[in-house]
Amino acid sequence: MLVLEDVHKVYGKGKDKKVEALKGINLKVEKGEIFGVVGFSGAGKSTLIRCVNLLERPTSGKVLINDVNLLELSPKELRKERRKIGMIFQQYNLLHSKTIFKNVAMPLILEGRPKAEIRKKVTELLTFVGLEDRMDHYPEQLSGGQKQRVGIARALATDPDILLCDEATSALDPNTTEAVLDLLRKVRDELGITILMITHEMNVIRDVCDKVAVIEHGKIVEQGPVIDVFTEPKTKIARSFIRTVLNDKIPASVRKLIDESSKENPHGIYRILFKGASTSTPLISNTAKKFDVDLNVLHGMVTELQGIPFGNLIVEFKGPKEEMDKAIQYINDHNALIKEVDQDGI
Ligand SMILES: Nc1ncnc2c1ncn2[C@@H]1O[C@H](COP(=O)(O)OP(=O)(O)OP(=O)(O)O)[C@@H](O)[C@H]1O
Repeated sequence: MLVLEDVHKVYGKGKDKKVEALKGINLKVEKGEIFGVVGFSGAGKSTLIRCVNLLERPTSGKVLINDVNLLELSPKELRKERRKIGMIFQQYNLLHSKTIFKNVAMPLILEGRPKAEIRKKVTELLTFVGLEDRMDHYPEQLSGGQKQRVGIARALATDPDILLCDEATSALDPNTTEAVLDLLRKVRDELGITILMITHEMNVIRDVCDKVAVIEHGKIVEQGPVIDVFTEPKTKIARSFIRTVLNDKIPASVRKLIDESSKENPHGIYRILFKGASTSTPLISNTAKKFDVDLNVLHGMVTELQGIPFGNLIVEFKGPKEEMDKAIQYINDHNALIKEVDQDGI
């Protein structure tokens, strides 16, 4: 388990030069979980991930790996603990003059392991990432996705407990990204490795993470299971990231319809969110049958998050207030979340 407790990082000195990149980060990543940190450029993502393996030393706070605070270790103890943390990078950081075999073998060569052991381990790792036939090739002979696979194999060479991914798919096209994300899932599922990734791409969070934290100006402003944060974001910034992938923004033509309807029917437009089993129950038609209300679906979509269906509908309710209140309560009682649509369409 990886825990960050009240981690601060200040770069530079003096009033004008000081940059407070992290302002009290608290995170808990459970064993075997993929945890994503998302944020805009300059939010502090790189600093955060570099503070985990002490590539940057936090100014204060604790970095605990299986209850051991890395900040309290001697250099020798730290070297040992660092073997438990692998890292992959956006630009792969491969040695161009060395073969794929040598690149993956490098952490083991540096540790002075016997040659036969290195050959066995590297062969296993390259088979795991699907590149066993490329051992003798050089990085420049590989595609971006293949280079990242080599990066993953190299990061796994020391049998780490934790894998840190620094914008690991940001340089890749969508298909290649998907293949690398599949491989990260395999790393979690087959090797039980805990993964902490930073990204500015919300599709990566949606597709592979179990939990997500949103970072803004050096602070975590929201965190939780991906399904919860995606379906009920609490902050504006989380909502804006989610919009980039869920496409739940109300189209302008529908917005116009809503504006017109709300003139005659104030407090009549609602957003209904369904998740899991409630997506397959005929809640809208049941509500219309049970209560004296007319329901008009203005906009809707159903998507999948972590294998769980998630529906998002904009519905106009018309009818006597008492019946509308009952209908809304009924929907609420049936595992759907219902909220009046406000000026921003939220
Ligand atoms: N070595 C450094 N010296 C001084 N300031 C730094 C240093 N590294 C980062 N910063 C500052 O710390 C803040 C956070 O930067 P960081 O690189 O962690 O953000 P980020 O979210 O990873 O951004 P990006 O996605 O653009 O890489 C920024 O204001 C940045 O300018």
